[in-house]
Amino acid sequence: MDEPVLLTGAGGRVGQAILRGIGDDYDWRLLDREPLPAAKVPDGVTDADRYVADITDERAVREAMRDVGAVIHLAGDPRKTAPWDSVLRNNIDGTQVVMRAAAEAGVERFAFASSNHAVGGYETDDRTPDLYRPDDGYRLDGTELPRPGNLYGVSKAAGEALGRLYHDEHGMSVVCVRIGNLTKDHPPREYERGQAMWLSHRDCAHLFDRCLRADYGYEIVYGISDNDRRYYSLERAREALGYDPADNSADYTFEGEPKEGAATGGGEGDSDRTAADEPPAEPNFPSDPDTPTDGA
Ligand SMILES: NC(=O)C1=CN([C@@H]2O[C@H](COP(=O)(O)OP(=O)(O)OC[C@H]3O[C@@H](n4cnc5c(N)ncnc54)[C@H](O)[C@@H]3O)[C@@H](O)[C@H]2O)C=CC1
Ligand SMILES: O=C1O[C@H](COP(=O)(O)O)[C@@H](O)[C@H](O)[C@H]1O
Repeated sequence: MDEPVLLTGAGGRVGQAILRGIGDDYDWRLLDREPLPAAKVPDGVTDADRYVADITDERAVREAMRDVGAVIHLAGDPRKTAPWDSVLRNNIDGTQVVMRAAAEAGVERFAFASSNHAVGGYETDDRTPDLYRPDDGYRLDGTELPRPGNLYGVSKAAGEALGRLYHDEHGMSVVCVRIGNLTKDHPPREYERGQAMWLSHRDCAHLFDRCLRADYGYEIVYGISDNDRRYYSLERAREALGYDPADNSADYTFEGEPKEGAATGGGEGDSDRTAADEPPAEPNFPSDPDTPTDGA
């Protein structure tokens, strides 16, 4: 990709996992409503390529989109308990602004950070907790209808539908990545659901790298590592994107320690920039009381 890649929400957990893994491989344009400290910015990204802006600001987004070849759109409210006014503004309105600007600017590839919560409603009482265990064969593969379990999930389903619209109307390649649970160094500790949908940092960076390089039309894929425990299929991510995950939560104990002899190492990317997997020191949204703080 010769043109710049616009990364929205660059200062957050997912954005930093991507930049730590593939920060040296692209000509980045970084957008976040919070200023990014130098430690969060790859070498070579100039001030001119850093935008402090809200994604609902159409003018700023259009300006950041100039000459961009691809977009990774992460900015939004990530809380599963987020109230409607926040997801409406940050996740639905904001995503529409970013996608429309991308389509109108002729951007070729657009990767949208969707979520496991777009389909959380499939985790019914009769399926759980068996669903989270390695011997259970139930799989969601991205062809199922959205089935959100909360308003945050509704906002992600809306983003997926917006992606469909801008693909169909403008021919923009759109991939919606239903991200599982990103944690650094080890899977979520003592959390079956989290271990079933673990996404390691290096798999996260590799997956979004594939989103920037592969040829696709409109796709919904699951963004998880190659976990033995899983109820999301990796087939579409493998086939459509060439995703080839390296990590597996089964290589760690339930408490999150690497098992002896297992080839673990999914925590870090290539760069030695300061780790920043935790939510920002001064969170942009009030913390989510239901979200385990461990390792997130
Ligand atoms: N971390 C995870 O395990 C998962 C994350 N996701 C999605 O991935 C995306 C990124 O999530 P995280 O990095 O975990 O969240 P985060 O809260 O760590 O990062 C989000 C970033 O977006 C920025 N931002 C938020 N609203 C904005 C707005 N209106 N305009 C401009 N910037 C804004 C924030 O300042 C922050 O730097 C979100 O869309 C989230 O829903 C989906 C599933 C799992
Ligand atoms: O979409 C998201 O999902 C992950 C995993 O969900 P959880 O309900 O198992 O915590 C969550 O950690 C992340 O904050 C959220 O954006």
